[in-house]
Amino acid sequence: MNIQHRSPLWIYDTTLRDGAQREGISLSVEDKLTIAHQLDKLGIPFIEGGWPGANPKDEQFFQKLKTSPLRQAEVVAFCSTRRPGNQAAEDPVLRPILAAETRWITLFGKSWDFHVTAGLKTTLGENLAMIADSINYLCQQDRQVIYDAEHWFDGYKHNPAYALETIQAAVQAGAKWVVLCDTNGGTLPHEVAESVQAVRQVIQDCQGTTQIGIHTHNDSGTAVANAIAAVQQGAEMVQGTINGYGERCGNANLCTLIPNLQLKLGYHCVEPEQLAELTPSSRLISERVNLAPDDHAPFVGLSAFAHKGGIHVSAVQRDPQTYEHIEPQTVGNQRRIVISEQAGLSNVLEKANHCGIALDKQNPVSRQLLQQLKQLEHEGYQFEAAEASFELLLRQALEQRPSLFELHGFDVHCYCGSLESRQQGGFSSTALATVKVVVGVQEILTAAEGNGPVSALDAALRKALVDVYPSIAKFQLTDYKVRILDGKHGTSAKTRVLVESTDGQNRWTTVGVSTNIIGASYQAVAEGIEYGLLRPCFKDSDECPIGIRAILNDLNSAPAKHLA
Ligand SMILES: CC(=O)SCCNC(=O)CCNC(=O)[C@H](O)C(C)(C)COP(=O)(O)OP(=O)(O)OC[C@H]1O[C@@H](n2cnc3c(N)ncnc32)[C@H](O)[C@@H]1OP(=O)(O)O
Ligand SMILES: CC(=O)C(=O)O
Repeated sequence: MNIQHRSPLWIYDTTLRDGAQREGISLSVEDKLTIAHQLDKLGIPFIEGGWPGANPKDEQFFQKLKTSPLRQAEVVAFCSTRRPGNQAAEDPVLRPILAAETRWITLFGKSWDFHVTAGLKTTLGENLAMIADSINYLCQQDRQVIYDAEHWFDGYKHNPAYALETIQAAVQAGAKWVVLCDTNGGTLPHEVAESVQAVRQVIQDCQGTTQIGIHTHNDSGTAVANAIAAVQQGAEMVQGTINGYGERCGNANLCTLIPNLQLKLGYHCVEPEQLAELTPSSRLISERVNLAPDDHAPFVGLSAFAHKGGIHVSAVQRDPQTYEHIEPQTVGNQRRIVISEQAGLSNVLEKANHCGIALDKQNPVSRQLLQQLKQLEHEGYQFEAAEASFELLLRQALEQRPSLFELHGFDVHCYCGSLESRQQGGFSSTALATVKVVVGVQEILTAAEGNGPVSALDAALRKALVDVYPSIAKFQLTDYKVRILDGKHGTSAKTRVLVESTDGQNRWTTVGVSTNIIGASYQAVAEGIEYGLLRPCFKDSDECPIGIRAILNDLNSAPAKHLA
């Protein structure tokens, strides 16, 4: 891409303040410190840490940060202008913010006359004095002030003259930045331009050096577009949050904004190697705030560079630019090929390659496998989330799936705790599973309990096999999802079960489908164990039977033998 390089843009992150205003987020001081350090690593120059005085956590955060300072970022404390009728020096809101001892402070004040009279219940003149006094006072205390003009766009729409007077008050009082906030998130991109120009004129008229920033909310789904519109009008600071967290529908998403500004519009936001930290940062922070990541998020989502349609995969293999707007690695993400009924041969070959199996287009097995995949998906299987089951299918098609164990039968009983515990209101649902498996010539019969039929089945199967294959002791079932396919048929409907397993380091998912939920579960659980055993380290371990090792070595060294 041929980009004209422009001046630097200052990114201002408010995940720890506005992001924490999202319903469902509650951060500990430790969480806040971890997130701040990750943002610092990402190269964000301004990190808003919270509102000292609003709650003990935010106060502690600023104190603790002094003992583990950030490498490059300025940490910013946030609060409102003084209260109506107060002296700034004695105002209870401004005192704790000075105690945080940051060089930079962001103050928010009212731009909209309606908010002054209806919200603050004061006069328009007193609001101007609140802005001016508060900024003046903080400047006298040697602080650099960023002024967030709350409800800027609504204020400018309803009473432009007054809205501009509030900006003039901030500029004349010494604010380094005025940040135009679309607090209610109702503004559209075309409305942004005019008022940014009007603010620039006010700053010029005051002969000020104040710079302009933008802070947008996503209530109209246009937070990122509005921020870009402001930047194109000359705004030099962009406020937003990681993953777009924030009050109501969230703030402008920095994970979308930063790459757009840097890769498409040529602004310098962070160093290229820091940009590659974007996807890991997005995921680490979603883990910290305890919210599932959005797989479909632009740039950083798991699916942002996932190719499912066969036509897409075929072209991407020839040149990724055919279906990708940027290289995934630039933002620390990666390309993925998805296996499903939408696949063509290209998907199957790529997946085989990913599993270390050199399958090629001329091999008739390739097309047979594709047809089998489509037929199984038609019957209810879903392989895009169960890549381990697809790999087993692939090995089977190539006659490279050694028989590690055979199931000769299973039985599951559920019982609902003792009468006594039921009478006391308890419901300790328990299940007992019995399995009979054969390994080589050895027949093994075991039983195990679990707190449900699937965990009992999993426990019984693992108990039966663990003496023969000790590495099973490390395996665990970590997730279990059930979906009833075709609910119209009631109890005869098919059930699809997805099981996620782990060996403590790796995770893999397998699928089972049956009209019987236990049968579907058994299939997914057994494939989970089988796949775990077939991982590369198994063939070099003592527990791998010699005959099976030969097959597995064969698989890894000379796949072509089976392909002709
Ligand atoms: C646009 C934004 O997102 S701004 C940030 C919003 N974030 C938060 O509100 C989270 C942190 N807030 C809090 O913990 C609490 O609201 C506090 C500690 C700030 C204040 O708590 P309280 O003193 O109990 O007041 P309460 O929350 O009920 O009301 C807000 C007060 O702030 C005043 N206020 C609102 N905006 C401003 C402003 N720009 N300048 C001065 N005062 C303001 C209101 O008039 C009201 O004061 P009043 O009760 O004396 O009339
Ligand atoms: C300051 C701020 O968070 C807002 O106006 O949205």
